[in-house]
Amino acid sequence: MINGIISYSLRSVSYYLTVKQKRQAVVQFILLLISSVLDVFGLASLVPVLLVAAEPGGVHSSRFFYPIYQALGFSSERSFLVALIVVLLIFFLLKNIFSTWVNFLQARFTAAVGLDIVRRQLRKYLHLPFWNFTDLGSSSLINSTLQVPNSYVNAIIRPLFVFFSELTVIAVITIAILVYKPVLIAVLAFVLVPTTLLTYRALRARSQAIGNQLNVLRPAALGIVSDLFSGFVELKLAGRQQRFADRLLRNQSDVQDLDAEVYLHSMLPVRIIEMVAIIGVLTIFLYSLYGSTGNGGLIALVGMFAAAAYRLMPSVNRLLTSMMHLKQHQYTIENLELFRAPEYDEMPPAQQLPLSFRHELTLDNISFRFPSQAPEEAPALQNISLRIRKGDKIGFIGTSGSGKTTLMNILLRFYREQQGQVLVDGEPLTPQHIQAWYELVGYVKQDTFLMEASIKDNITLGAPSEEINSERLHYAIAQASLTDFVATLPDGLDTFIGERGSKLSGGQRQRIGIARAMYKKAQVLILDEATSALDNETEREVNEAINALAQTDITILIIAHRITTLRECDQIYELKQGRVIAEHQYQELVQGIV
Ligand SMILES: Nc1ncnc2c1ncn2[C@@H]1O[C@H](COP(=O)(O)OP(=O)(O)OP(=O)(O)O)[C@@H](O)[C@H]1O
Repeated sequence: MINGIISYSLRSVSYYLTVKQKRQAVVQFILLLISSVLDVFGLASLVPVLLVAAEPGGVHSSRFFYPIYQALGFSSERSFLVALIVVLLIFFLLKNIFSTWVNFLQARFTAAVGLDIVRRQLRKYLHLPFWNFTDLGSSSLINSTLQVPNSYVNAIIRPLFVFFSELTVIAVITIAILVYKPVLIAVLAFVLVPTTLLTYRALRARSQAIGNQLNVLRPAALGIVSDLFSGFVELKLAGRQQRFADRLLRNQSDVQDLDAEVYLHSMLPVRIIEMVAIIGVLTIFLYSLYGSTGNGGLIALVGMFAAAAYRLMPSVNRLLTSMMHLKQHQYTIENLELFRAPEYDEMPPAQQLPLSFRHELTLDNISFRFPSQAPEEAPALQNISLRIRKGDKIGFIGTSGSGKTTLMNILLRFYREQQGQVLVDGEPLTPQHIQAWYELVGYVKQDTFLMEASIKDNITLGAPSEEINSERLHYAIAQASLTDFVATLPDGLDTFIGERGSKLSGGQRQRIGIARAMYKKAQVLILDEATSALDNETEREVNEAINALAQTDITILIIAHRITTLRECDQIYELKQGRVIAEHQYQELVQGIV
């Protein structure tokens, strides 16, 4: 059972450490051990010194100190004792400097490992297949990339060090006592081992359960807080703010209760062990009172038992606490293992190839089904073949759920077709072209991603000012029909747009998305028109930008919910249940011929 969590944690840690870090860990462990042994030695050395100091003529009668006293040529006990105290002081000073250095090394080491794990988690989530990614909420992502690595370092890696160093200290003390007084070991083992095991057994399942509960409650709290504040307007108008606040408070009340229980658990082992040690002392003592053996021997045994137990107790306590930490945070090990299998890794190959788009973008007999779809369900896209010439303006219409966004995600390579292929100028678009392809395409989503930053930052996606090409920036703003709007702003391009663009209208937001695509010189622009909140003004603003772009040789693919958005389109494809069922011209649609 103890073995279970320790070997599970060790296997996990060894997965994350590089060969060099493993070597460092071994060195750290040895240093930690030396530091612990020095601690034990330091405390143990105080007793004989105090004993000789307390008794007049103590040095002369000491079998240990007297030879040293003589060899060093001391003439008075007092000066010998002063020298002894100075030596002790220097020893403690050096020991503590050494221990602090060891702690420093260990802190640096675990911090470096923690950073590596955050890096790995980020890399993992950034290269997750898109449908896996979209299944995860932002609160779960924040938890997995920030909180979990932190807890893993504090509650798995550090306790493992503690566990092994304390285990070794206990072993060293045990061997010392074994050599000195074997019977004492029998008594100690009889008293301490079952207590430790029973305490651990009693708390282990609860510790793990608390950890698991906290792992659910904490990300849930992030989710509620985020809904509560981002939905400020809607929740206030609906009179629902208090309900969300109450949900958060219920969550936090559970978190606080569990945290309190964790705190209590951390205090319990030392109390239990102390109690049992005292019972041990008193039992021997009682036995000596009523037993037949000579009292002197037993009273000495009681003294030694008490001293040994006293020294062992903190180590046993730390051992137990570290095991409970491991149990409580076992969920972090499990969390880090999520999505670790190679099939979740969509990291593009390092060797990237160039790609040019001069003539034609082809979708050749594309079929795609989501992994979550049942085999009897029709694929989300079926046998789609399209040829889009460079500079074409293409519209996509169809009822909700007909597959328009899925098709764009295929084009953007967020999804990979199971059948068919996407070709650019006759060349299949492979993962090796992904970087070049992403330089060519721009995507303006229904809910354009906006940062809480200036307009300039939002268009350049936070490029440092020395890297910003201002000519291109002004071109992008003009192309997105934003010039007049920017001119009205007090700080121009440096105006802050509020969180998620809260100070902008819907049309302005979409046009910032268009400017972003233009700034990066996208040659293919995918526009996903917003279904909701598309008032006439917004539509006019977006259409104005599209009309301006129609004069360029940029290829535009528009998913439209309003026919008027498609005025400039050369072709309009209608999708239904994952198939292209018709091809239209704008005039036909407007005149209601179809
Ligand atoms: N991650 C997913 N896993 C499983 N099925 C999905 C997933 N995303 C979308 N679908 C399904 O695929 C189908 C096509 O969805 P898609 O979003 O492409 O439609 P759409 O035409 O863009 O709709 P809308 O106009 O409402 O945006 C729908 O039936 C949808 O339920």
